[in-house]
Amino acid sequence: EFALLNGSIIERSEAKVDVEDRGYQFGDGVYEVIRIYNGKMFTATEHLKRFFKSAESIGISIPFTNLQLKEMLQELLIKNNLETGNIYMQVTRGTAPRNHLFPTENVVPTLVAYTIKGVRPLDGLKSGVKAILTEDIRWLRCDIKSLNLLGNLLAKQKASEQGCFEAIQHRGQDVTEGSSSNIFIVKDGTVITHESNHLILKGITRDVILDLCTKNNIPVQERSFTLVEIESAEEAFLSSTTAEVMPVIEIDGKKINSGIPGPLTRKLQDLFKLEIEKQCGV
Ligand SMILES: Cc1ncc(COP(=O)(O)O)c(CN[C@@H]2CONC2=O)c1O
Repeated sequence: EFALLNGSIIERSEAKVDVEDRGYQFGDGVYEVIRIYNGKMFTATEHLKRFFKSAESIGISIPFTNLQLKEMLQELLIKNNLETGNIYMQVTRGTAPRNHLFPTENVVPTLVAYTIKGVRPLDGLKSGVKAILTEDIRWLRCDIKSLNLLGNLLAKQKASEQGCFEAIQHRGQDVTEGSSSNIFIVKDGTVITHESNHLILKGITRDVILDLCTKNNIPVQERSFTLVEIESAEEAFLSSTTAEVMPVIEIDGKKINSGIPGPLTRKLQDLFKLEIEKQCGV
């Protein structure tokens, strides 16, 4: 097993960072999770573009070009012979004596990437998953895919302790997104999801789904929706790189569509699978 550390592909067991790395001490960095199907990166371009955008948002300049990074990830995939799973990639502001202030002398950002084997979540995709509702206690730059995931972790842990897959977060009456997913509902045959702003991550999977809706004449609205709307939704589903189009069949113990994934969710699952086949040939 190999890992990418600062431009070199080395033994995974040798890939270490210093105790004063700012990612380790402050969560001062950004990350991406890229899905691999049939040994190929799915939506690699979109993930890499967002990775550079997130880094730029917090003033980290990644010491590689987009193309160099893509080629290094490609090499890592081949060396690890990964068929199905994920690449995890992150960049931090680097290692420097602990200080809230950015390092002054030329401290090089720390870039890490490694691969994780993982099959598609077929059971969840078929039967759907349960979710809880929880107040969104995160900061107000959720559009930056930062390493500051404590709010996300606490929400996900709370869901898990209640036997649920995801925590659907809300600010007051307005639903925002899952702890590691975007959330969609279907109402009067229209697919609705929170508009892309500072309160949610602009998910790559979310974007693929919106594009599929448009291309297939499925009515779609990007707007915030309320707790009342999600509880009375005809259908609900999550989206993320790892969860794909994941039906939600129960929220806070209340069944959605009598606990059966709805027809529009099924249609979008089929369309999403075709997109995977188109890009990764499987
Ligand atoms: C807070 C949050 N919202 C939405 C998403 C969905 O975005 P993508 O469609 O681009 O994946 C993620 C994905 N988080 C990554 C994806 O898988 N695991 C993660 O931590 C996320 O962490």
